[in-house]
Amino acid sequence: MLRAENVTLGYGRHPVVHDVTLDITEGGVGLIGESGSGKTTLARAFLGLLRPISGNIWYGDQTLKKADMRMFRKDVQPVFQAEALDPRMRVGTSIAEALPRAARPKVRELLEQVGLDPALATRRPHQLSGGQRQRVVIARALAVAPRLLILDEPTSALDVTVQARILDLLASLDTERLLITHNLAVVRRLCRLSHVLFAGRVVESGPTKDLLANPAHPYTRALRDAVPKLGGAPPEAKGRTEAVPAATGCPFRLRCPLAVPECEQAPPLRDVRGRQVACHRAEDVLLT
Ligand SMILES: Nc1ncnc2c1ncn2[C@@H]1O[C@H](COP(=O)(O)OP(=O)(O)OP(=O)(O)O)[C@@H](O)[C@H]1O
Repeated sequence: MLRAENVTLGYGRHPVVHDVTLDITEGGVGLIGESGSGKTTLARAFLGLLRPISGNIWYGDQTLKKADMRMFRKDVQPVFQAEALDPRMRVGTSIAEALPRAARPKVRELLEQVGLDPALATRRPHQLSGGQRQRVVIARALAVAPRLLILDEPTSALDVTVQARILDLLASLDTERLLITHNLAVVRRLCRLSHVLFAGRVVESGPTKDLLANPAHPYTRALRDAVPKLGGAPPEAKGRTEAVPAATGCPFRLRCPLAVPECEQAPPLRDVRGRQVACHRAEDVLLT
């Protein structure tokens, strides 16, 4: 439905996402990476809010530049952070605003669809819990019956039990999703495929379960190992976590515990056992 093809993105003339190609396919697609890796920038391009410096975003068989944007806005909806709800507006009105006039009675139905009591429609956002607010945001996005939701950290402001219920809700919708997060548990639940971004480049892509069970890129492995285990010791710092991305060669090499002189040459994305990896040492990473 949406495809980024050799997309380079930036602000002004400064590129922050480099030559990314990826498809949004069925079963959920995750974009994983640390803060500043370019996830939101890529999501903004998929929403038509940021034009590529080079490359194209394809919507079906048209580039976004040429597409019918009214149709596009009906098909593709963002799920933003709950804090962005207008604090002065009753939540029912917020949802109704997203609906055509004749469809306004659907507000009740939408609230029910996201597991909220329709009586909450008369409340203002501050009179709801964080989880309820996030459900309102999802109801608003669903108002136009989109085919794809683009979700940027949809649960990061919520505590773990509320998070789990929102994930159940998202998993139950038959809408496709592109999900941006640094929470690996969230992509594991909601995305069949994932792409790991480091310094604006895709360093590993593949089925989420394989990628997390057995990473082929040292950065994916570092992300996975950085998840604290309940009741366990704090994660051990591997490599030099403070190092900035290398400007030449593999961008991860200054942090990488497996770096070798060959890493001064940029590794291309290549197929390694069912996934795409940009690492000269992917086979060794899989073995260790
Ligand atoms: N409006 C902007 N103007 C200039 N630079 C920006 C702007 N927005 C983001 N950037 C820069 O682009 C890079 C990628 O940012 P982006 O927000 O896409 O990262 P992210 O992976 O979504 O991070 P986070 O998880 O913290 O939201 C960062 O270096 C950031 O400083």
